[in-house]
Amino acid sequence: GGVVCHRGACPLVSGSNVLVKDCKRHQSSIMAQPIKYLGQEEAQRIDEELFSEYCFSVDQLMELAGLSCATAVAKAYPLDSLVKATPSVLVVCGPGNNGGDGLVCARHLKLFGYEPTIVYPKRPNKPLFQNLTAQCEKMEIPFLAEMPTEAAVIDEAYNLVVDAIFGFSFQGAVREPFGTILATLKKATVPIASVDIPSGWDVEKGSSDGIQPDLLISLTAPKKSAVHFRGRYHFLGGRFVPPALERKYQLNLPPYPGTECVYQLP
Ligand SMILES: NC(=O)C1=CN([C@@H]2O[C@H](COP(=O)(O)OP(=O)(O)OC[C@H]3O[C@@H](n4cnc5c(N)ncnc54)[C@H](O)[C@@H]3O)[C@@H](O)[C@H]2O)[C@H](O)CC1
Ligand SMILES: [K+]
Repeated sequence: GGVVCHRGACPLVSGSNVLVKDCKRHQSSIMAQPIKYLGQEEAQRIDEELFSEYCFSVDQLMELAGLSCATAVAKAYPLDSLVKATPSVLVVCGPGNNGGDGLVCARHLKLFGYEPTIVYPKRPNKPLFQNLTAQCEKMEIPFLAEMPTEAAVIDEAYNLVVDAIFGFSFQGAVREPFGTILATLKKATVPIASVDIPSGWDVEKGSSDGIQPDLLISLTAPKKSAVHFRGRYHFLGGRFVPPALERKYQLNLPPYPGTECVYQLP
């Protein structure tokens, strides 16, 4: 007799939910280990290896990461579900690659029909970020001169906020102007969608008095702090991991459905 397959109909037995003994796909999915939650150093090592060993450029991975972020936002907050008169989204970008993901995300959100506005207070003097900024300007995405300090102004003007301030290289106490920005975001009541890590959270331990995002999109694999995420939507994105890298770090990534660039974690 066969083993009952919990992952849907077995492709080897049409119309049946019985697992055929040598159905490799189903056996491996039943025996799958839980997805790996990465520490800070491990996340940085994997990132470095993608660039050195696996020959990717930052632009490439950032484009895929940012596209995943915009896709996750569009799935959780579809245009027809927004309550404001315009599909406005505030995208707050930090000084590193997490901020770069935010710029790419804003550009794709605009292509998806949203009306993003960007806050980008600390802009690195590097062609990558200058080009991403110019692309957003040419996409007619406005940049605010500074972050509104009143949470009520944000609640009034925007349907949601994309938090692309800090990612896996964040360390220590938050320095200005980001301390003030995070304090304002903590008071705002519109949903926050955090890119990779809720900004201000310790990458591994999280933060009990930090921002509490409604959506988290973990890139490549979740970081350890994601176990403390209490929001409604947790997505995995950054569908670019080569199989040997996944095996080496035992990431145990779930199967992305079809051609999707995000996977919604339970
Ligand atoms: N492999 C992947 O999954 C990819 C992820 N991407 C994204 O890149 C970030 C990590 O980027 P990185 O440039 O290494 O660092 P951060 O953006 O996290 O921030 C560094 C930036 O922030 C400053 N900083 C650090 N600590 C503080 C602090 N306490 N106060 C103020 N400022 C601070 C620091 O000086 C730097 O300027 C990852 O999370 C993903 O979002 C890639 O896009 C693609 C590959
Ligand atoms: K973030």
